[in-house]
Amino acid sequence: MTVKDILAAIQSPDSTSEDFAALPLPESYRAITVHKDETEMFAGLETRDKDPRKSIHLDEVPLPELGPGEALVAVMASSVNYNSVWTSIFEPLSTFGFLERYGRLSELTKRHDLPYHIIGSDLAGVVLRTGPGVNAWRPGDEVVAHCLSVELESSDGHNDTMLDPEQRIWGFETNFGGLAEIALVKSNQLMPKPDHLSWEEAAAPGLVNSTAYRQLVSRNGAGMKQGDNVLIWGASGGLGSYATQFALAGGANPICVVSSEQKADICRSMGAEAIIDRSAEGYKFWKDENTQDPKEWKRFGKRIREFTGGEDIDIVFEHPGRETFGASVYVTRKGGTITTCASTSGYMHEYDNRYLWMSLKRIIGSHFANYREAWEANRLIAKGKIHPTLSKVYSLQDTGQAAYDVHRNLHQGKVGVLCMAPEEGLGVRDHEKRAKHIDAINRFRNI
Ligand SMILES: C/C=C/C(=O)SCCNC(=O)CCNC(=O)[C@H](O)C(C)(C)COP(=O)(O)OP(=O)(O)OC[C@H]1O[C@@H](n2cnc3c(N)ncnc32)[C@H](O)[C@@H]1OP(=O)(O)O
Ligand SMILES: NC(=O)C1=CN([C@@H]2O[C@H](COP(=O)(O)OP(=O)(O)OC[C@H]3O[C@@H](n4cnc5c(N)ncnc54)[C@H](OP(=O)(O)O)[C@@H]3O)[C@@H](O)[C@H]2O)C=CC1
Repeated sequence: MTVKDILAAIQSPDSTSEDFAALPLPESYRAITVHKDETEMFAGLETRDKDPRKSIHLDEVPLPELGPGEALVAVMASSVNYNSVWTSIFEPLSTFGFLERYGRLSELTKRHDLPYHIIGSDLAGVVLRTGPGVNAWRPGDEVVAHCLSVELESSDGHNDTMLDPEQRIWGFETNFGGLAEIALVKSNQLMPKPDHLSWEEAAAPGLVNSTAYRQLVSRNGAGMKQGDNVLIWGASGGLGSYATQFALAGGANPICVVSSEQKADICRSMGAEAIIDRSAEGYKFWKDENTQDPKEWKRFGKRIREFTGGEDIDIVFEHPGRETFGASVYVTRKGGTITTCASTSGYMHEYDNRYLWMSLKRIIGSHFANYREAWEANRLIAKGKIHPTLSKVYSLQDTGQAAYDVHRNLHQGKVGVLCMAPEEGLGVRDHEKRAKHIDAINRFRNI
């Protein structure tokens, strides 16, 4: 049995769940990996010069054993997330440390501690097998998977699954990720595939959409409400393209920051009106490596007030980190919120704390999304309220180039990867719903 036979079953309209259950599984499959013996390959280089094309490999790997509560999924498509960029440049840590730590947890988790790491935290595909104890999903089900892996043995995570002490991001802190022909997930990561989308469209939103949902909309994050002025950094990027949609759909007022006129146009086409091109306007929040320039924070704040009729920001959607954080804290209104989920430009932030405490502002740390938030975020995609922001699609063997593009900020929105899917555009089941949203679905394509 080969991956080709699985693909034939997926492509046949007559295949039943029983047919999928009866398909023998292949012994091996193709997967995107990084190698443990290469973790030092970029030693001494600047972050920007570390090239994912050199560290990312396409390997034939053995099929992992299926455990209780788990599912093996035939992956039709996946997407590139920035966490795969971090893995591929071995920053801020090598992810092999995460796999070793997970491997120490139990006999079963030992499977994850391997000399190669199969990466990727999104997928759209078809369930092939489920392990003991899985009743909600069956072979043949068309699914997407969110990337929250938790053990749920501690009460710490029982109200909010992100607080589980054994919380991990699948395909980053666990092995057997989505940039592969077959992936291993916990069955409670599975969600129904939005039926009006192709495989690659369905695989694109997962991680960033769920993260933006918690960070901006959920009460665990900023709890955005109608009329809020929301400053969105990287508003046409992975996270930002969903934050912008959430702000617009929720009746808030997004102030979108981007770095080119082309990206400004994308934000305009989503419906945003307040757009700041940080390149054209030349903000320099840092005079040198160690000194910020509060005059530039003020210039930025004045520009925001021009758009808002003099109002300041209720919520900052932060992720660039060191470069922007001082400005983000400054431009937030009294009692406002800075919600952060990342530090792309550096994790040692500096800001003037007087502007935080004297104006009673709050900084909220946010990370991915709990089970329920991920489900709600996917539901919004399925209902056509929020749309994928897929721009370009690569083949599995070109994943290194795709990750390079994201690392160098050469991409728009989300970058997709075809895994088993032989071409783009397959997997659409509800053509009528698709037709209703086709312009929004294609908004980021080929720009
Ligand atoms: C969904 C997508 C998301 C993204 O894209 S996010 C962006 C990508 N992700 C990242 O860049 C994050 C990568 N992760 C990290 O950088 C590290 O992961 C952390 C800095 C978050 C954590 O560092 P670590 O060294 O893994 O963990 P420690 O918690 O510092 O544990 C080390 C030892 O320190 C002990 N410890 C922890 N807290 C305390 C404390 N408060 N007082 C005393 N000790 C403490 C622990 O127990 C443990 O000990 P013991 O080594 O013996 O097990
Ligand atoms: N904790 C979590 O759960 C998650 C964390 N992340 C992290 O968030 C970060 C962003 O991810 P994602 O949105 O997918 O990445 P993208 O690269 O797709 O988008 C980020 C955008 O941020 C802008 N940006 C980058 N650097 C700077 C800077 N120095 N100053 C101002 N703007 C900047 C760029 O937009 P422009 O050039 O147009 O301004 C860029 O397009 C990554 O570090 C990622 O690891 C992502 C998802 C989940």
